[in-house]
Amino acid sequence: MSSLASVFAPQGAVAEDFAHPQFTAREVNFYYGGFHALHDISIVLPARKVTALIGPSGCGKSTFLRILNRMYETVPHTRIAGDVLLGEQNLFDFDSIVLRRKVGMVFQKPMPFFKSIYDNVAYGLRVNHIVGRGEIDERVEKSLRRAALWNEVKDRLHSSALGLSGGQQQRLCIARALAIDPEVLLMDEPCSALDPIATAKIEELMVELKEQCTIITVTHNMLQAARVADYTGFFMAGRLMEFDASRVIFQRPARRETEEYVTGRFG
Ligand SMILES: Nc1ncnc2c1ncn2[C@@H]1O[C@H](COP(=O)(O)OP(=O)(O)OP(=O)(O)O)[C@@H](O)[C@H]1O
Repeated sequence: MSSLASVFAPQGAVAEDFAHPQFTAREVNFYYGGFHALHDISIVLPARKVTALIGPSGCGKSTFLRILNRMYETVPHTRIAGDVLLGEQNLFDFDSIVLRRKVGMVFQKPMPFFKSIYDNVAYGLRVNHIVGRGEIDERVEKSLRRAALWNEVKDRLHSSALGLSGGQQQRLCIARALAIDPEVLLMDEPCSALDPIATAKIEELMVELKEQCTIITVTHNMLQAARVADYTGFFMAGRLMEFDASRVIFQRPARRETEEYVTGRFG
């Protein structure tokens, strides 16, 4: 375990999960103009696991998620202080395009491009010149299979993505993100616009994807976090109150506030 990881790894951690962390944040503070949105966040996020970020509305979960691929840079008048490492490298040393290739993102509302199913997935490969023309077909198929969508769309790859159901569109957005082989997939409430069947498919997918990719997801759904996440961080009022193995957070959290939140007594 790295020295930082040994300081911040939670009590219920499996030591090897923190041997080569995906992200290490230390004393991160974040501001929207004069508003201090995140206070002294220190956390080590394990690689190739699912980590859920939970907490009441407005507590800073999405803000923290957007730090991890520096998406906040697209919002004017924001400021960050503190250290964040991606692997062993300073997050702020990356070129933002290179960083967002490594750290992909899926949003709450499925947002396919106004293009065919095929072109949605091929988009990132083409703009980043990642593979030659001949390989695009192969990568599109592989990504759609990884996103558990191939069988449903293989006969209509050149139809509009907007003709897919909400759940299929979300899996298409996941396939689009996976096409460029990210190390990490950030998911911001990826199921909140979906019905229970589509939600179950995305949950299954998260568990499968962690074999190859670190998943960090924001969710309001406690059952979902308990079902899919290996680790869970509980945020409240811009602070990380507790971070631990999900079984600890949901069965015997250290803090009263965490217990009250996960048992539905507030939030
Ligand atoms: N672009 C912005 N400009 C100013 N303040 C913002 C901006 N985005 C978020 N905030 C504020 O920062 C705080 C944290 O917001 P954030 O969206 O990170 O919370 P959240 O926990 O993800 O909430 P929710 O669960 O409702 O999505 C909130 O008080 C919010 O109003």
